[in-house]
This record gives sequence, structure tokens and C-alpha cells, in this order.
Amino acid sequence: MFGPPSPLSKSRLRQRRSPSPSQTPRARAPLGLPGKGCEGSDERGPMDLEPGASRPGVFRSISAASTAQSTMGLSEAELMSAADALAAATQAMQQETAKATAARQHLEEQSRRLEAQLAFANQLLQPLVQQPKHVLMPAVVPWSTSIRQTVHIAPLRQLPLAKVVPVAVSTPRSPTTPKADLRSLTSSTLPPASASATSAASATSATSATSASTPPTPSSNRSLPSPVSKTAGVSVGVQTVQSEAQDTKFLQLLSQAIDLAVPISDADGVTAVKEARDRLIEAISQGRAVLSQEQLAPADAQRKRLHNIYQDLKGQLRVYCRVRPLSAKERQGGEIEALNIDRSTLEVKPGDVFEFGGVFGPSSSQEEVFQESRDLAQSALDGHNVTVFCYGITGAGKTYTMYGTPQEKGLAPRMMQELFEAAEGVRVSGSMMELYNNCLVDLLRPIDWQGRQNPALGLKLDKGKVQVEGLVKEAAESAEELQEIFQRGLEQRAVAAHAMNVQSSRSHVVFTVYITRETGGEIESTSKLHFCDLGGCERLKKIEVKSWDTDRQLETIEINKSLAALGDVIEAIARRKKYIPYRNHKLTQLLQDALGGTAKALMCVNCSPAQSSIRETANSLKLANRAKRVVNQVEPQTPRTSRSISSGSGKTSPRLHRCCKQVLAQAVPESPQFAWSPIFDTHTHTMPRSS
Ligand SMILES: Nc1ncnc2c1ncn2[C@@H]1O[C@H](COP(=O)(O)OP(=O)(O)OP(=O)(O)O)[C@@H](O)[C@H]1O
Repeated sequence: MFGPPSPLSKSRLRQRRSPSPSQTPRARAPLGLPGKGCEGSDERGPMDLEPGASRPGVFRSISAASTAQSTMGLSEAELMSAADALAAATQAMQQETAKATAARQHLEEQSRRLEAQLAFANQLLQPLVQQPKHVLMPAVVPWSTSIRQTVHIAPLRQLPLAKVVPVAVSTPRSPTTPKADLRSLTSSTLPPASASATSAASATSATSATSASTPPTPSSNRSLPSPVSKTAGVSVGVQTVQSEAQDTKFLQLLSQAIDLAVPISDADGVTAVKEARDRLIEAISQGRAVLSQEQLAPADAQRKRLHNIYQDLKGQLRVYCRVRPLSAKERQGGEIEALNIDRSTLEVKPGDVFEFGGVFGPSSSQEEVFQESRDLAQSALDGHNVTVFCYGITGAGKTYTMYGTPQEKGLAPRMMQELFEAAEGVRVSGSMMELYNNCLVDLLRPIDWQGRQNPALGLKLDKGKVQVEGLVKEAAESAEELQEIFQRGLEQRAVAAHAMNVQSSRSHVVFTVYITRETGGEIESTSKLHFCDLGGCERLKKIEVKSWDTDRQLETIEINKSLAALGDVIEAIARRKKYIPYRNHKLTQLLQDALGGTAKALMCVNCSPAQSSIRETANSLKLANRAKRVVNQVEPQTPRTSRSISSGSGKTSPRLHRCCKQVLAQAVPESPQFAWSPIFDTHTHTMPRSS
């Protein structure tokens, strides 16, 4: 009905020119846009709305136009005018539809807020009730209705578990107004279910009247389990938010999952740890809708513990290898695939086998790579610093793996999405930097025509935490906002590259997500998630840098220097050396608190399958092999434990020291055969799996 008006053909117009005897005078009503010709007319067509309808102008216009169109005997000009009026009415309706959609979204948002308020009210109420209570709240209903419903709030009970630490609930000394209001709404003497036919309004008055005589629950009784009364839990209203049966079911589910999780340790192996963790995740996600944070806390603590063990068993520096397909151009040029790929191994040439946490062949999808890495987003949310690297020669697929394409999103956008899906009660912000020729550029700030910024970025280490002075960090409320920051950084990178005459593969780009978790107004943990797209590592000879092109030579030397520094740091950590050479390059300084220590890292070594790149590929694989042996500490990055042992920047607490000793005792033994060498060696580079 509201689509674009169909054009009237001349023959149809001619047919309609002569008036029909059945035509009524009211069909000749003046035509026009809303508020013009139709204004003040008493004529009402079949589509007219009653006076007082929400959009009278629009509907009058549609009505007049359609009446005229359906009536014989109008002149061509009048019919054309009718068509115009219809078009105008259609447009007006579309605008109204857009407004209605916006209004609907607004109401949905309000509805969500109400839901949050209801949850908050429940939390306030729980310490005050002993028996199942009832409270009248505006129920969360579809936006178009305005029915008030009675909501049943189930009582707070403790987890039926000896292992679960009872959570102390503080009683407000002088209840604030909202709490007093809520208490006045609670009642243990509400009418039974048979009275459910009574209106919500009468229930309100009954509740309020009886509540006055109900004394507040003494706080001393709150630690005791409430007696479960079958009749007391009956709700007066329509919607039951939480029943005792539900409550018990979820608590049982949680307690079973906790029972299973508590005895699990790293000695049980990856599969057992993962199963126990997944069971907890499932129980927590099911219980989240009905149980309070306090009730979920013991399960969440176990979930965090198991998640961390699982990550450590998978390797605190996880190394994956991804081999891209040969391009059409390479195939046409007669290039052949030189790599032999298995699920976890890669054979460069007969006998030279590298083993990694995962090897993704040319047919692997972005989703497969993400599935193997998504846990790290949870680690970042749990307070651990995380770094995701993509490393390899130019054109090996680093950018594709890290950012992907709009159709095939890479690791960074997928992990950002994951962060926001899993995040609750965290603040998130993002920054983006480019490291070119040992100079840091803030990609969220403008640069001048020479590629300079004022003030220049400075690096400093503050209590074991790396601080980039002058760096812009932008807050993000959603994954889309974070990706928008990231996208802006990428655009600025192109501008900077132009100003500095840099090829994209000659610099490192670091996008960082900062996560702050707060509980009760206090910072619980802060962590960073770095996405590092490292510049390509090539030999000068291979990329045919001309002797006169000193800029290109410097770029290549600088990039190789930075990658060598990264290799040295990784090797020093793997060998558990006292001195870790973070200071040798800005890249390693920048990543100091996100490499080693308590941090977790994922290195994706990207490879070209081409025979002609085999030497560079082997060198990339050797760095990755060194990386695989990094052993980290076990405490998350809370403000209390921000000093990193491996950074040598602070004294070790006795507790941390004990933890370290335990972890290091389980470390993979050193093996000199993995020493870094630019020359391709021919032995087998396989490593025992950490699990
Ligand atoms: N796994 C893959 N599947 C399909 N195409 C890929 C894959 N990896 C890379 N490519 C394609 O190969 C080409 C080179 O990849 P990409 O630009 O990501 O390499 P790079 O290592 O980032 O290069 P540089 O160092 O120059 O930035 C691109 O056209 C990309 O789309």
C-alpha cells in the first residue's frame, strides 16, 4: 500500500476521463499535501482515520489521493495530482515508519533499563527477606503494552556446599529511600494463588497495606538457610520471574560443576581441565539470569582458575603456523608448493619438521584460526596481559590473518567482538601505534606533512607496567566502537605511510585494547590486549634493495633489528635468564609487560608455501620455535602484583616466588639445538608438547 505509486498510463487516464453515473460528489474533494488542500475538509474517505489519530495529515492525504484515484471522471491533471499526493503520502509514511522504529528502539532501551533496575531491586531485597516475598514492579513487557504485572522474587539461599564460602551481606544501618520502599512492598501474607484473578492494582494495595506490619528481617538470621515453604512461594500476579524450583536447579548445577572443578589441576591434562571449565561456563551462563553475583562468585573463581590452567597447558606463548595458498600469479609463474603440512607439523624439506600448537593449511578458514585463539580474549578479561603477533615475510598473509577482509574478518575484529560478548562490568578503550625506524607514531593523532607528531610519544616503565606518554586512548562501549577506532588507525596509517614514504610491510603496527575491571567502585584488575602486525622479515638481497636506496636499506635493517631483538627477548625468557634484553629495541620495550611475566601470547607465524621463499620461511619458523618455549608466571596483572619477575624491574614477593618456582620446575628443559641462527639448519625442530 505504501510502495511507490504506479505510474498511470495515458490510456488508463483517457478511460477514466468521462464521469460515471455512480460517481459521488465527495470524490471531487480537493486534493493536496497534508495540511493544504485537505485541511478543514469534512469529507472522509474509506482510509480516513478518526479525529485524534496519531498522523491525521498523512492519512487524510492518502485517503484523498486514493479516493480520487479510484473514482471515475476526474481530469488528467487531477489524477496526476492524485498520483503526486500519493507519492507525498508514501514519503510521509516512510518518515513516520522511521520515527516509529526510533521510538521503538528507545522504548526497548528503557525496557532493558527497567530490567536492570529490577535485577538491582532484587539484589537489595534479597538480604531483607527470609520467606519468599512478593514485590510489585512494572514488569518488562513489550513496548506497545502498558500492563503492570506482579513479579515474584524468590528468597536468597546459600549454595548447599561446604566448599562454597558464604558471602557476608552487609546490612545498611539507615536504609535509603529505595530500600525502604522495596521493604514496604514485601509481604509474607499475600493472598494465595486462588486470588490470582484479582487485579494487579488491588494486589498493590493489599501488599502495601500488609507490609507495614512486616518487620525487617533480622540480619543475624540471614546466614541460615531459609526453610523452603511450598505455599509461601505462590505469586499473585501473571509473571513469575524466579521460582524456587528454578533457583534450586541452578544452584545444584553450579554446585555439581564446582565439585567437579575443585580437585582438577594441571596434572589432569588439557582435556579434563577444559571439560571442567566448560561445564562451569555452562552452569554460570544458565544461572546468570536468576542468581546473584554473590551466588555465582565461587563458580566464577573456579572458572577463572581452570581457564588459566587450560591456557598455560596450551602454552603461555602459543605458537601457530599458517600457510597461505599460492596466488594465481605465483601459479602462473610456475611456482610450486614446497611445504608438507599436517595438523600440527610442517615439513620444510625432507627431515626438517617443525611442530606447533596448530598448523593451518591453505584451505583453513579465518573462523578456524579464531576458534583456536578465542580463549585469549577471556584471559584478557580475567586480568592477564595478552599479545597476539602475526609474523612472517612480506606477503605471507600477516595482514590477512590479523585484520582479514570485510567478508572474511581476521583475528583482531573477531576477538574484539568476543571481548564485548564475554565482558561484564569492564571499561574498554583502544589505542593504535606504528613503529617505524624505531620511532613510535600515534595513529589516533594527526601527523604533519613530514610524519611528525607533537608531543612525540615516549616510553616509560612504571612499577613494571609499560606507559606510553602522550598516547591517545579512546573509550569504546561496544565492539563496533572499538573496531571504528581500529579502522581510523588503519586509515591514519596510510596517511602516515604516505608522509614518511613507508611501505606498509616496513613498519610494525600495534593496536592495544585496555581492559579495566571494577567491583564496587574499586579496580579489580587492569590488562591489555595487543594486536601486533609485525613488519616483514626479509633479506636485503631477496627484496632487491638498490644500493643507492638508503631509505629502503635502513628500513629493512631496522625491521630485522627489531625482529632479532624480539627473538632475543623470547629466547632469554625461554632460557629463564636473569637479564631479559627488553631495552634493546622500542618494540620489545613496548611489549615488556605483555611478554613473559604473567602475560599470555599467541604468535602466528605466517608462511608462503612458495619454493622460492623457502629460506625465509625456515627462518620465520625458527623464531617461532624459540618462542614456543616461553614459560610465564602465574599471577594476573592486578595492581598488587604489577611487578614482573622476568623484567627484573622489582622485588619478588615470597608468594610469587613460590609460584614461579613451581612453574619453572615443570618447565620444558632447555635445549641448545634451538639457538637462533640466520642459517637454515637441517635437523628436526620438533619439541615435546607442553601438556
Ligand atoms: N590464508 C589466506 N587465504 C587466502 N588468501 C590469503 C591468505 N593469506 C594471505 N592471503 C592473500 O595473500 C596476499 C598477501 O597477504 P597479506 O597482505 O596479508 O600479506 P602480509 O604478510 O601482510 O604482507 P606485508 O608484509 O606486505 O604486509 C593478500 O592478497 C591476501 O589476501
